[in-house]
Amino acid sequence: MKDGITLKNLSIGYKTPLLEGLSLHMAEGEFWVIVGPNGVGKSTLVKTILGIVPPLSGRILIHGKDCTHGCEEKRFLSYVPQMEDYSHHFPATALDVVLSGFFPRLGRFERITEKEVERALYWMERFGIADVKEKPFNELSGGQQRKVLIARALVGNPHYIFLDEPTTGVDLKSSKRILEIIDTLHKEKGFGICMVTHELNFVWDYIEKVVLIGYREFFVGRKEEILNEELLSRIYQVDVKIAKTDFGPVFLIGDKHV
Ligand SMILES: Nc1ncnc2c1ncn2[C@@H]1O[C@H](COP(=O)(O)OP(=O)(O)OP(=O)(O)O)[C@@H](O)[C@H]1O
Repeated sequence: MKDGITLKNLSIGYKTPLLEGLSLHMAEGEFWVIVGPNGVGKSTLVKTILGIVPPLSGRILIHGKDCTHGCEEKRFLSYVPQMEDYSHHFPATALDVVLSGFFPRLGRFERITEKEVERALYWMERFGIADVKEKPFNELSGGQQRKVLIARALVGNPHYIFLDEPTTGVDLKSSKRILEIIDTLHKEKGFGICMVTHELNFVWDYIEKVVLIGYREFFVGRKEEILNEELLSRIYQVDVKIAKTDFGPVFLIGDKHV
């Protein structure tokens, strides 16, 4: 097993910092979530690790290699962006979009092979979207589009997959299905997952580690240590209660501001 992703004293933001001094280690095969209120820098953190946004300072190591300013190892990372970051006017079919997941690994004059098409179709089958493979991406429902983008992120056999709010706007059953598939694949293939989400009630069963981000502060650790009433109330500035139920803990938001 390789050496995971390490952030050392990382500062992120755009000219002015959103977060400073973040250090953590994502071992390969772990399931992480990044949670916190709107606008604190969750997506920016993911984009910084992926090399889309440059860090303000600090270091990013992937498999032990310094990737702060880009490196070959980045090809092992794949990304499912927020839907708003994705062009809805994309003229390609669902299958074309999934196949585009191979592009980062293709050499300059290499083309997609039959084997890769088979592989893309395999993933589409697993997500239950093979029947819409010839449909234009922008004519698919929101839930189908998300499944296409997740399949696209998986075809290149990543070691880590970063997902930015993959279940936002998706109905309850489809959200559960998406998370179940991601979790099954995570266990089968052993790749690491890092997901930005607001949906703690949904993800609790699957996740192991958490980055909880507030305005210029953060907490990192195992879910049981971080997702407690005190820290959540402090970060969200509202009274958070955790009810124990047969389905596991349920996170409730009160109307009292702390
Ligand atoms: N390209 C950019 N240039 C400058 N500022 C940006 C850029 N992208 C995001 N920001 C700002 O950085 C801050 C953090 O944005 P980010 O999208 O990381 O937050 P977030 O925690 O993911 O929020 P949400 O939960 O609403 O998705 C926001 O104030 C946002 O306006």
